[in-house]
Amino acid sequence: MSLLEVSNLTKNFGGLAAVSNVNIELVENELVGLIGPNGAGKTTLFNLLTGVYEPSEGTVKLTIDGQEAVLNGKKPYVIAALGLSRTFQNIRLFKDLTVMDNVLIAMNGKNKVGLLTSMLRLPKFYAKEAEMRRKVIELLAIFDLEDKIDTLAKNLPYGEQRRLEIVRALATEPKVLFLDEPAAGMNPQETAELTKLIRKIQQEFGITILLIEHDMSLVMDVCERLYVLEYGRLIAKGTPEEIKNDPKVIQAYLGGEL
Ligand SMILES: Nc1ncnc2c1ncn2[C@@H]1O[C@H](COP(=O)(O)OP(=O)(O)OP(=O)(O)O)[C@@H](O)[C@H]1O
Repeated sequence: MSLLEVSNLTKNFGGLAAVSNVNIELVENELVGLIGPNGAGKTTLFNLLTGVYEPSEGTVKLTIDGQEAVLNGKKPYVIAALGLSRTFQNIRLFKDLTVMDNVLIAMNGKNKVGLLTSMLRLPKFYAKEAEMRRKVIELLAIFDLEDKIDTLAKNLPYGEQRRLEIVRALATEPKVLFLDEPAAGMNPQETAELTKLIRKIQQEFGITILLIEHDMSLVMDVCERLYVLEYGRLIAKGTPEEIKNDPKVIQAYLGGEL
């Protein structure tokens, strides 16, 4: 049963088709990679799926518990509330807020109490806040960040900032998580830890993950299957083994590291 169905998706920037006629299908609880050379359209595709851009053509359909929602034209916060969450290529934390507050803010939309309860600080407000804090600590523990609750985001080492970004994305309890180059700028040890973590997220949270990544060893290691973009078009899809041996992919990466 498909969870996310992308049909004939196209995005034109003036004369440039950054994404052209792309078809992708994601089912529940799978870990899928999206690869392609620089400028292939990967981030543009994420931006289309998460409402940052409106498609020029095509549709994006999300089906959760038999309920269908067409995502075209919906605002990013609506799409997030429907169950799609993402991280960005460049870290986008609130640098002057603590680790705890960064995650609480992300969680806020999911855990609203009534306005009156909130304004009057009724007991329900404190109970809700305590419950949210407990959830945040549980999440942070999975990512080995529970000792950093009161640390300002800007004072975390780079690898931990990247992990905190993933915690924030998970705090909205998504059904589908898009990770945009989560290993960018990481050293080999941090990348190895991240690889384990991505697998753990998929298993523990039972969610579907779509991963953009330039680190081929990470992609080939964790992904069950892959889509390959070149000049905005899908040129291949298949298991890591099939992709590694696909002549079109090898040609696209000629001189690259595949
Ligand atoms: N807002 C925009 N306006 C005009 N052109 C854009 C815009 N965003 C992306 N592009 C162009 O669309 C193409 C695809 O870019 P995109 O960033 O999606 O590629 P990518 O596969 O994510 O690349 P990278 O791996 O380098 O991050 C590029 O030619 C890029 O210059």
